[in-house]
Amino acid sequence: MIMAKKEILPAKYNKLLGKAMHDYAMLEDGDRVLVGLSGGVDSMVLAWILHFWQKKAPISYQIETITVDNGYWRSSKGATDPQLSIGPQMEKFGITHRVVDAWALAREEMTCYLCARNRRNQLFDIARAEGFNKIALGHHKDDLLETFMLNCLYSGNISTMVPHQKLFAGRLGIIRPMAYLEKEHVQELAGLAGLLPVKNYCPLSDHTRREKVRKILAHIYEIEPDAKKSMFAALGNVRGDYLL
Ligand SMILES: Nc1ncnc2c1ncn2[C@@H]1O[C@H](COP(=O)(O)OP(=O)(O)OP(=O)(O)O)[C@@H](O)[C@H]1O
Repeated sequence: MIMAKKEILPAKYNKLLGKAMHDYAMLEDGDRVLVGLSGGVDSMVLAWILHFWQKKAPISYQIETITVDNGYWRSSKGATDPQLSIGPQMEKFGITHRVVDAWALAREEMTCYLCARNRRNQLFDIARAEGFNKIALGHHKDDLLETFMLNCLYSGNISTMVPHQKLFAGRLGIIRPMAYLEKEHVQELAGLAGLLPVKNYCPLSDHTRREKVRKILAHIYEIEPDAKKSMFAALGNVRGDYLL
């Protein structure tokens, strides 16, 4: 049996999480939250945070984690079934986890966009069928900034992923509790929680536009260290009168 590490969420991160949850009213008493768990570091940490908060929060909510399995690991030498690589890590905290097979995509539909859309719709379907009113995703501050840059550079619009998106006339909320945490904070938390992220076996995962944008942003932050802070602030400070 894997032993759980002592559960510690450093105050500085707890504060950022609390602020994001509060600013966007992410959780309410009685919520049933389905956590999308890829096995990557971000969603593993998210599951742990939501579990941790269950014990501290003045409200009561339920969480379950789910992995939508595309099966890429099956053709990768030495790869492990997510049931075995992710499942026990959730089990040690007493977090419910299951794996479902991803809806099939035709070969010509194998793009990041369609794969993500398929997964999103599958999660919506499961949430609706099983009475979950929230879906939690592991996006963090750096993801929000990357999406902003992606939309700007490739789609000609100014937008990002919102921390709390209400869908289907408010019956379902997509929440991103780590919206104020940075990637490196998430990685530190993974270490503290003793979580071991699972490799992403998607054949396209390293060649996307997102990867390119990540490099561009890293370069900007290198030459202008305060740029991340300012760019994130800009997302919440839009001067509509000074746009075209
Ligand atoms: N196969 C999956 N099954 C369930 N949820 C998923 C899956 N893939 C992604 N998600 C959810 O969508 C979020 C964003 O997915 P994305 O592919 O952008 O991963 P990421 O930013 O690398 O995060 P992670 O480190 O959690 O994989 C994840 O954090 C997770 O909550």
